[in-house]
Amino acid sequence: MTTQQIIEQIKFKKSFLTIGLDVDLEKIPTHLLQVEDPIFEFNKAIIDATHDLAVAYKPNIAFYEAYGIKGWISLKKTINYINEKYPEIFTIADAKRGDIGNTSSMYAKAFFEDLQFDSVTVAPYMGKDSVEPFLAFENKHTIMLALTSNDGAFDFQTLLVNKDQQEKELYKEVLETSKKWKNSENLMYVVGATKAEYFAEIRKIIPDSFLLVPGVGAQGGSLAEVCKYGLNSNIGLLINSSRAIIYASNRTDFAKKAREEALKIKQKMEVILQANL
Ligand SMILES: O=C(O)c1cc(=O)[nH]c(=O)n1[C@@H]1O[C@H](COP(=O)(O)O)[C@@H](O)[C@H]1O
Repeated sequence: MTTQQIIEQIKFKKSFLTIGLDVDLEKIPTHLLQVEDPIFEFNKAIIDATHDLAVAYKPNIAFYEAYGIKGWISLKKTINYINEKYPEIFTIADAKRGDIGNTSSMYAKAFFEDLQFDSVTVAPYMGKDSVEPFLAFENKHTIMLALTSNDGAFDFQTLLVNKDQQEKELYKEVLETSKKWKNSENLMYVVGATKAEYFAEIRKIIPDSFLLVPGVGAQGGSLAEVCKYGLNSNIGLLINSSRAIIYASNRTDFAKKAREEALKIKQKMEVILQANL
């Protein structure tokens, strides 16, 4: 999927909501545990109930890997379902991969070619040769961790580093350096909604890039605060919420309640878009 197609979908739906499919068998309605593939049935119901309100779905791979082969089958069925029934939707494999070059190439094949995701999250710690294999795929997007939503973000990401006699935070160095990599137009970045006060600085370095922003909902980040400095002329934001939407109810009405939660965020986005476009 091209970036332009993502932008068009955002404008058409008046939404830049990403729904995180972080499926935990201990949290889904118990009546689903009797069906053959509870994870897929849960996802299918959530997707059918929310696809007009969201522009992207983000299965977090950990929640599938945790269930072994069965989990991978549920993941594959979920991505196939989205790609076949709702091909306009942007898909994010939240896998946070990255390794030496030949291994990263295999990760990229797994998520882009086998599973057919539009994008994958990667960690920048191993540097250029660990990320460029992902960037080589045309019309696929590599979403690199920049400033994450968790408290541990302050352990390394905000440390001052000295480069060319200039001090700057490590996450800024990550942003600046990655812009010079081959096919860097295929990069997007993760910035946590809990770090809203950093968005203005981040936009100075990467004014045009799309940002995946997790951390609203269960982690307490503010949509309005993020949008104040994070929006660009192409919107440039994909705001993710997982638990607050998919676990709005653990009864038979779970999909309806998930829709209600997604609608609340989507309506706020609509107002923000009206004021900014
Ligand atoms: O890459 C991510 O998506 C991510 C980065 C980050 O900094 N913080 C973060 O919460 N995430 C993911 O975003 C989702 C957030 O879920 P909720 O807190 O339930 O909305 C989880 O799948 C996290 O793994």
